[in-house]
Order: sequence, then structure tokens, then C-alpha cells
Amino acid sequence: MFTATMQFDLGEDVNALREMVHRWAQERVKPMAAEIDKTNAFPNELWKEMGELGLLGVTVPEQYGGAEMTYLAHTIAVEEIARASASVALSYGAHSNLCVNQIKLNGTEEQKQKYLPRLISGEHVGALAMSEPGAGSDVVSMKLRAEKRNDHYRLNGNKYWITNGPDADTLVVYAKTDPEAGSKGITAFLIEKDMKGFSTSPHFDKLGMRGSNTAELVFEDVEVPFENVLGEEGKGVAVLMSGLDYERVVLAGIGTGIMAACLDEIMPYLAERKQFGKPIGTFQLMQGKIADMYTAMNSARAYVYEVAKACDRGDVTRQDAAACCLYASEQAMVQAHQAVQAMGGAGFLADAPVSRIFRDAKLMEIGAGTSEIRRMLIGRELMNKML
Ligand SMILES: CC(C)(COP(=O)(O)OP(=O)(O)OC[C@H]1O[C@@H](n2cnc3c(N)ncnc32)[C@H](O)[C@@H]1OP(=O)(O)O)[C@@H](O)C(=O)NCCC(=O)NCCSC(=O)C1=CCCCC1
Repeated sequence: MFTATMQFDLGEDVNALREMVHRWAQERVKPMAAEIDKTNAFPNELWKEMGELGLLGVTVPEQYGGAEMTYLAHTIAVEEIARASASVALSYGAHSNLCVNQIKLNGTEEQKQKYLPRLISGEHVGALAMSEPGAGSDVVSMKLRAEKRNDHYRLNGNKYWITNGPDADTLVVYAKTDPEAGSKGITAFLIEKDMKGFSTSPHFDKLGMRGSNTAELVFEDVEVPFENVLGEEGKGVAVLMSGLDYERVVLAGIGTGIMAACLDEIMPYLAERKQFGKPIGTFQLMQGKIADMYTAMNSARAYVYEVAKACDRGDVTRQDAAACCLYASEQAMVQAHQAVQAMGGAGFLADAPVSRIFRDAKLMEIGAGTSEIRRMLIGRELMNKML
């Protein structure tokens, strides 16, 4: 374990949360990380444990069972879990941020009372579904149809690449209530897994983030009552786009957690492994690697934490949400690459922690908006302010 790092001034509560999550994740999650990767399955008992620790509703008011803490606290929790297993952190983020936080932000009082307590206790698993086979980066072109009937909507179509899809009891799902109206025809719905006509595929086999279950969702004449509209009919794009801002910041914590995990793995190796009669960590080229890793990790942390504080103040910008996520994600990939390199043949073995971390890191440049989409967004937002 690598402990010699800069202490950020996050406040007493957040520091205490970090310590608690760190201890739990290192004791409980890290020993399972290799098995989770190998079996390609999320250990369901972790939901209950995270519920008991108060991690499943970090940003939600206490009256619904939440911890009533900040986005900064949520990001730190994600980081510490990712330091032990990025897969577990991804499923955790999809549940607690993409689903639970969206219901907190957009739900009616009845919806919050009905769905949040069970999601926050760990009894239920949550997911969010926007992507489709033909609508990834171009999310507004989604085709899942929600046709308005007398007293319900009827949903037909499918969603793809849905994190927690096979396990979720409650899903925030975006669909087209008016296919002709472009972004103004999108509505968000709360879907329950037992609704007739709703099914999921078996979970996908993936390069990395393997324990985080991903699947296709299928809707065949699924009847959804009016009271399950999240927000207003036709206003789903605002729910979706503002949700993506929070999502990018909180999930950037996976990137900083991956960088911390890289240092955790290679520092003891560099101290122990001898070549040419000396620990390889005494060689300047190796010291250069760890210097770059340390600098990147703390630079990403500083930016991500500041943007999380902007989320807490309510003044986060689209470009900073995208930019902190872009930086933390790409640096996670670069540093995971360096960690494999530093460990040489030992790091190239299939069951080496750094080889799993390297595969996991790749998703960071793809999920929650690709690096290309994030760059496009940042450039466009910056330029728009000049024109
Ligand atoms: C950036 C982007 C490419 C969007 O461009 P366009 O130019 O089409 O959309 P544009 O004109 O920017 O906007 C549409 C409407 O939306 C309003 N709005 C925007 N931000 C906000 C906001 N913050 N609040 C309220 N309204 C907003 C905007 O005004 C516009 O409305 P209008 O049509 O004019 O009435 C967008 O589509 C995007 O981002 N894709 C990546 C999706 C993507 O990231 N999936 C990832 C899904 S996968 C995933 O999330 C996970 C993966 C792995 C694990 C977990 C999660």
C-alpha cells in the first residue's frame, strides 16, 4: 500500500468518510477483486454492506435514508472503492449517482418515498438506461418508444450497454414520447424489473470492468403508469444532460482511484524486485515513472475535487464536468499502462492486479461520454462564450 500522498483539505466529515470507505474497501473489496474479474460477476452481498455503511445514498437527505452529504463526499467514496476494484466502483456509481441521485433531483415526493429507501438500504439495485444499439454518443437519437395511452405509457424497444442492467430492481429509463420532436420528445421513466414485458439479456463478456454487470434491456409492450414519469413529459433531455454533468464528475473518481491503485501495486514491487544487484526502484527511469504517476494522480484529484465542490454549490459548468472527467480518465489509462510497464513480465500475467487495472481503465475513456465527446463539449462550450 502506498500511503505517502498529499492530504487534501476536504473537511472533517469527508476525511472521516474517506477513512471509513478506505478501510472497508481494502478489507472487503480488494481481496475479491481478482475473483470478481475472473468470474465476470458482481458479488451481491456487497450491496447490503454498502447499504449498512450508508454509501448507497451519499447525496440523499436523511429522511429517505441517505447520508445527506456532498458530491465531494460521493466522489471520494467512488475513488476509494475504485482503488480496491474499479468494477465495484462502476456498479456502485451507476446505482448511487446515475439512479439514486437522479431520483433525488427529479422525483416527486411520492416517488422519493417509494423508491429511495429500498435503494439506499441495499435491498434494491438501481440502474440508468440511455444508450441504445444506434444511440451512443448521439444519445438524443434514441428510439425506445413510449406511446401515451389512456392511463399509461406503452414502451417498446431496447437499451444497450446498461450497467447493473441484469441486477437492477429500479431503472431510470429515457424514451421518446414524441419521436418527431427531437430533444423535446424525450421523457424519463421509472421502470421496475417486474413490469410485464420487461426483460434483460445475460450480462456481457467484457475486456475490463468485468464484475460490473452490463446488459441489454428489452421492452415489449411494457405498460408504465403515468405516476412513473420522472420529471415532466418531454423534459427528459434536461434530466439526462444535467445528470451527465454530475455523473462525469462522480465517475472521474474512478480515474483517481485507479491511479492510486497503480501506485499501491507497484511501489512495494519496485522496493523488492532486484536487478543488477539493486531494487529496481533505485533506478532513475523507474523513479521518473512514479514521479509522473504521483503528479498526475494529485493533479487529477485537485481538479476533480474542485469540480465536485462546484456541483455542491450548484454552479458546475458543462465544460469542467467534462474536462475533469477527461483528464482523470485519460491519466488513469496512461498510468495503468506505466504500471504494467514498471512490473514487466510480472505485470503482464493475466492475474496480476495491474493487468486487471489496465483493462478496467480503458472503460474510463468510453463510458459516460467518450474522450472525443468530452473534448467536443469542452471546445464547443469554450468557443460559444467567445462568439
Ligand atoms: C454532448 C452531446 C453529444 C449532445 O450534443 P447535442 O448537440 O445533440 O445536444 P445539446 O444541444 O448540447 O443538448 C440537447 C438539449 O439538452 C439541453 N441541455 C444540455 N445540457 C443541459 C443541462 N446541463 N441541463 C439542462 N438541459 C441541458 C440543451 O439545451 C438542448 O436543449 P434544446 O434541444 O436546445 O431544447 C450529448 O449527446 C452527449 O453528451 N453524448 C454522450 C452521451 C453519453 O455520455 N452517454 C454515456 C452513456 S453511458 C454512461 O453514462 C455510463 C457508462 C458506463 C458506466 C456508467 C455510466
